[in-house]
Amino acid sequence: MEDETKNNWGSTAWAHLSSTRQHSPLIQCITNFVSMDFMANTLLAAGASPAMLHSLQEIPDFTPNINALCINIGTLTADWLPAMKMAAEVAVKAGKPWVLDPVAAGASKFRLEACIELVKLKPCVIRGNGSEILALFRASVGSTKGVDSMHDSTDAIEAAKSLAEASGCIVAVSGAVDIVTDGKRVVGARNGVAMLQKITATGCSVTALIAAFVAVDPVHAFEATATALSIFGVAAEMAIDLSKGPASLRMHLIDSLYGLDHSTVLKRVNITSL
Ligand SMILES: Nc1ncnc2c1ncn2[C@@H]1O[C@H](COP(=O)(O)OP(=O)(O)OP(=O)(O)O)[C@@H](O)[C@H]1O
Ligand SMILES: Cc1ncsc1CCO
Ligand SMILES: [Mg+2]
Repeated sequence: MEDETKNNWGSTAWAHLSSTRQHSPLIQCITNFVSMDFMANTLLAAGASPAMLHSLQEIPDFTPNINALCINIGTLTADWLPAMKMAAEVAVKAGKPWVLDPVAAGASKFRLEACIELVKLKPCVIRGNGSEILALFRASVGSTKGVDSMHDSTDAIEAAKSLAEASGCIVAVSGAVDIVTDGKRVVGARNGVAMLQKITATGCSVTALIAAFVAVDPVHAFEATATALSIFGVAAEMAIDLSKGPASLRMHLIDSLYGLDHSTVLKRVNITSL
């Protein structure tokens, strides 16, 4: 049974990656300045088409034509928030899924309130680290070291389930085990390497990959979220043996994601029910 489940997830992950390569979904990213380059390159390596457009003036023309939207509040300022909200609203109206990355949600009242307002605009998926998901669930400031987590992902399982129930979103918590829940089902993806935490914006980039996988399989957002996290982790596992440290891991991660093949995906994807 264990093996069968693993194989099914491997096939599903391969289907999502293949479909992304085949259809090259257009992913609009309104993201922080730190992550823009790595996020765009992650999407390209997976076969998607990134567009880092964030101007309020062009959202009405552009956003209805995307396949999915990724909103990340990493370097949030007051003047960016209206564009984020408008893009989310336009995407929902056009029937396009959008994904929220609540970076450092507990770092300030301003950030937390922005996240809470964005969650009301019906993201399909929320992906954060343990501290971010706990801050959102508790709606309270504190318990975070800036953009880095002070918690294991497993500390936030109950918070993630409650947040998913309350918001109607899929909630993912990244960490050594990536947790994905719709409020009822919970799975853990055990791919990845610890050194991913030493490269900035790996979390941001995997959130964008979730947007790409949800774009190609919108009716299975739960599965697409789990497979995106797993595939990113598998690429890191392939890359680590070629790397001398974070900088070369970053480079090899992009190459590995680009070159991932069927047998490696089937062999390595490690997603199980929790
Ligand atoms: N201990 C670990 N072992 C294996 N993989 C890990 C570990 N910690 C994090 N990861 C992986 O690293 C990636 C980033 O997750 P992380 O939780 O560090 O996100 P984040 O804090 O939002 O990052 P950032 O804000 O820098 O973008 C994910 O793919 C996750 O699975
Ligand atoms: C380091 C950093 N600061 C704001 S956003 C960001 C990227 C990782 O979240
Ligand atoms: Mg983050």
